[in-house]
Amino acid sequence: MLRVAMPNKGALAEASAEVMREAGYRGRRESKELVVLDAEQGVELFYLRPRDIAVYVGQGTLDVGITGRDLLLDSQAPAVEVMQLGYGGSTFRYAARPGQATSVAELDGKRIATSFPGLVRKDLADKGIDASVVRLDGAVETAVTLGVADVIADVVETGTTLRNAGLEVFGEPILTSEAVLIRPQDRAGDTSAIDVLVRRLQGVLTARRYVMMDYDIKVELVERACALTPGLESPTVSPLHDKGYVAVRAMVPRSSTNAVMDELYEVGARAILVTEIAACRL
Ligand SMILES: Nc1ncnc2c1ncn2[C@@H]1O[C@H](COP(=O)(O)OP(=O)(O)OP(=O)(O)O)[C@@H](O)[C@H]1O
Ligand SMILES: O=P(O)(O)OC[C@H]1O[C@H](OP(=O)(O)OP(=O)(O)O)[C@H](O)[C@@H]1O
Ligand SMILES: [Mg+2]
Repeated sequence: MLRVAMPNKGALAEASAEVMREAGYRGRRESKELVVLDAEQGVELFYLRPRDIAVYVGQGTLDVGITGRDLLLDSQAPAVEVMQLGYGGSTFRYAARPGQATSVAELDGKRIATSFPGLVRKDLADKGIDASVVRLDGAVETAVTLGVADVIADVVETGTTLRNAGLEVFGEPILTSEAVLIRPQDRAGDTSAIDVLVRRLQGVLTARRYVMMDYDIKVELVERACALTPGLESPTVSPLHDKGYVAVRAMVPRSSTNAVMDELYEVGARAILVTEIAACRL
């Protein structure tokens, strides 16, 4: 039985439940459920605080887990990333009142409020800066207003919270984060169950990232058209009843769907159809 740690609440919870559901696993029916057994798929899902997930996985109590890269690094638990999951994106940054600090080098002697003391202490040590870290549970932006800190280090997604607190980022991002699948650093034994989970999750991400494109084109133009739709390995080219034409089928990145259709049309392709990929295994 593969034991999986899932975020029980917070910014990553819903998207993580969805990616696992799309990968064919059972989820919880209501948010108070702590453990869900999916015996058919051979997994047991444990719903835990995202901040604690790296601790459980690092100890090897659970086989894999979904958490944020920032939370994984902050925990300093002996766990490592297996794959990036493409959602829950954020940066981790220093911020202060405008004009109060323009570079990280100016942080010597300052008080820095954060919910990620592990990350911040490491960054300061790496840069040889001697500052004091004030650990808070959340809403750290307000610490500057209330005079508890001079600077904050926090998760920034849209920047709205910072703006509302009258703060501005400075310096380079400490980290770029997203949701990741993690496993214990020193993993021994059979990994086949993790490999299946990873392949399923990769299938979900690919199905989200790509669409299927079909079109008809004159035989003499097929090479030019295929250059626009190379697919993952190679496009499928099938004969049509009219010998002068072929049908082409290839996966195309979702983000370039319309641009590729425009270019194909210019080259001479017609009956260009786009369909969703419900699931795939590469
Ligand atoms: N807008 C966002 N706000 C907070 N965390 C975000 C955001 N976008 C992505 N994340 C990521 O979500 C994780 C934070 O998870 P967490 O459960 O702490 O969420 P939360 O919304 O801060 O919940 P809570 O504050 O109730 O504990 C981090 O990995 C962080 O990078
Ligand atoms: O850049 P934004 O889109 O505004 O998002 C970032 C904010 O969201 C998070 O706070 P959260 O809502 O989790 O509250 P918390 O500070 O209590 O954790 C994070 O700590 C920032 O404050
Ligand atoms: Mg939070």
